[in-house]
Amino acid sequence: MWRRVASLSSFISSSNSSFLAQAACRLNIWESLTTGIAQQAKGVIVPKEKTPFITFVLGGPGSGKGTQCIKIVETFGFRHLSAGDLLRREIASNSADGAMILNTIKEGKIVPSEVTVKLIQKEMELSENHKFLIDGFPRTEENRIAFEQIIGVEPNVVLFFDCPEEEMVKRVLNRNQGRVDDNLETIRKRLKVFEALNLPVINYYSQRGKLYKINAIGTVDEIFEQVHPVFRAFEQVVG
Ligand SMILES: Nc1ncnc2c1ncn2[C@@H]1O[C@H](COP(=O)(O)OP(=O)(O)O)[C@@H](O)[C@H]1O
Ligand SMILES: Nc1ccn([C@@H]2O[C@H](COP(=O)(O)OP(=O)(O)O)[C@@H](O)[C@H]2O)c(=O)n1
Ligand SMILES: [Mg+2]
Repeated sequence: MWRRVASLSSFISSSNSSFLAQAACRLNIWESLTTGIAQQAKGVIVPKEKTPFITFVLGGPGSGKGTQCIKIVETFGFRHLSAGDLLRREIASNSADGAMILNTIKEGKIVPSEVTVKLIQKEMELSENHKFLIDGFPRTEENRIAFEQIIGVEPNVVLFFDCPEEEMVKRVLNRNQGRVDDNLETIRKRLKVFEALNLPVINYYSQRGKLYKINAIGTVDEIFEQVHPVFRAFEQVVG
């Protein structure tokens, strides 16, 4: 189980593979990523207990995060953890926080970080897979800091699906999943929250050289063509 290897911070910071991936990110040299990392990785001794590889998947509501995560899972075998799905599961299970979460989602606001991080943490600990796609998280600086403090690691990669607002609104209104927040009034609020609270997180990771900005306009396959090389470059490092 992943938890056994994941008393996290000490071995993460000393991990060769994580170091390589993060160094590559910092250098931010696309060509060297797509060709060079695989070469470098040949020299890496991958420990039996694998180092977790964490990708945060960010973007406004309806930008296509969940859709692309399905394709990343199919192609690269990640464990997909959607923060929104975990919160909706809490509502459905009538847990103690359920009513609070439902009201927060209806308002398009952000659930207290500790609640969301604990749900993610539980799933990570139960997972046999060491490669995680954490979708729709962190949505605020508070989310980001809580993850670092509770889980004790930083992401290796941050994907940002960059989509114009009018396209996001159109997609959300056509989503048809019966979600309480997929209506025009709540979408407007969520877009404001995205701009005010999530863009600073995106800028933070951009400054740290971890951000991969994807143009979210086009067909699902066209967008995945931009996503694919990001993971391809890390594939041999990650395992
Ligand atoms: N490239 C795309 N073009 C058009 N519609 C899309 C595209 N990607 C996803 N969708 C649709 O848009 C809606 C929102 O996508 P979703 O993946 O749920 O976004 P997010 O998780 O970012 O909110 C869904 O109905 C999905 O089928
Ligand atoms: N990190 C997170 C993620 C979602 N949420 C809540 O869950 C709602 C739905 O999130 P989601 O990721 O499923 O939404 P989409 O971006 O997929 O449309 C958000 O608008 C927030 O109210 C949160 O509070 N904190
Ligand atoms: Mg989603």
